[in-house]
Amino acid sequence: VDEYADQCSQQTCLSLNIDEIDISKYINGTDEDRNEIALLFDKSFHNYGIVRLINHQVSSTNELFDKAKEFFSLDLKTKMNYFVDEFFGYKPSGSTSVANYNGEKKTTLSDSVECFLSLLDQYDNLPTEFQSIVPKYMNETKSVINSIHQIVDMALELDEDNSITKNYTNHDKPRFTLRIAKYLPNEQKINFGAHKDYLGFSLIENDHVSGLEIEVNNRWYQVIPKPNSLLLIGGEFIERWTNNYWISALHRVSSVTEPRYSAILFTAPDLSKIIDVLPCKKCLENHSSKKYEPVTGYDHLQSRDKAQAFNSNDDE
Ligand SMILES: O=C(O)CCC(=O)C(=O)O
Ligand SMILES: [Fe+2]
Repeated sequence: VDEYADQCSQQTCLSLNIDEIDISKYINGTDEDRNEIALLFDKSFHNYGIVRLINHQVSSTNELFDKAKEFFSLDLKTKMNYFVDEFFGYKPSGSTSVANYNGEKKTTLSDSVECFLSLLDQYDNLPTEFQSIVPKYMNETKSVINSIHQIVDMALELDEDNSITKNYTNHDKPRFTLRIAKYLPNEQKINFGAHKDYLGFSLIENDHVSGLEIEVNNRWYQVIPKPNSLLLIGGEFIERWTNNYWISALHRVSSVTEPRYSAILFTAPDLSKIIDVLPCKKCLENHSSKKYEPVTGYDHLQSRDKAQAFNSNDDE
């Protein structure tokens, strides 16, 4: 059972004050503006592992959610035609137990959420509802991630050869996955179990329906939705790249009282690439030793996907 389940219910929960990163100011601002933004980004990821992006120029969100509502309202049999594999397509509610992501069986409950996973530039088998909007939304959010990677390179003082930007571009196929989800009201306290994301940065569109909670210093906080903003959190690659100098925040979705839609872009370099500590001074200063063994993105993702599959741990 999730040991924190009672700590934060929607009414009594503290809300986290999240630092805001102005993307348009980063792109159009002076060197001084950019420095200031990189410093704030560094501080926020060192202390909390989350920032809010404003003035970000992703304009197709409402259209995406309209289409998501259309798609998820189809009958289950039709949606199951899009059930493909763990990386692409429709996933019915109950097929994961994400709180078990790291193999430490934290819960026996399945997640009460259905979702559709799309991969960047692989649009041939999309449902009609998603055919025009998913490529558009993925291109818009990918360009926000490109700006984020530039901020990261500045914040961690990485030289060009070792930059995050280069990690994503010097291999042919960076891995961008869009998860469009619908959370369903139910009797459980938690709709989507506590977990860290597995890869690089995740860009979360916060719907007007609240539910997202994040753990900071062993306490759960509610994340209040704010119109026209996006949330950015770091997956486990961020801890590995920075040797825990930056935080990959534990987060979950608590029970919802009305259907909640969300869209999350997960990002990673080519999955054959080795994920290892970056030569970043700040990341190695306080810890003389490396905290993680190098791993390929593929092996890491495989182990997470296997552990989170509902009931997969029961067979062992
Ligand atoms: O729906 C949300 O707000 C967060 C979802 C999430 O944590 C995930 O898809 O990994
Ligand atoms: Fe997540």
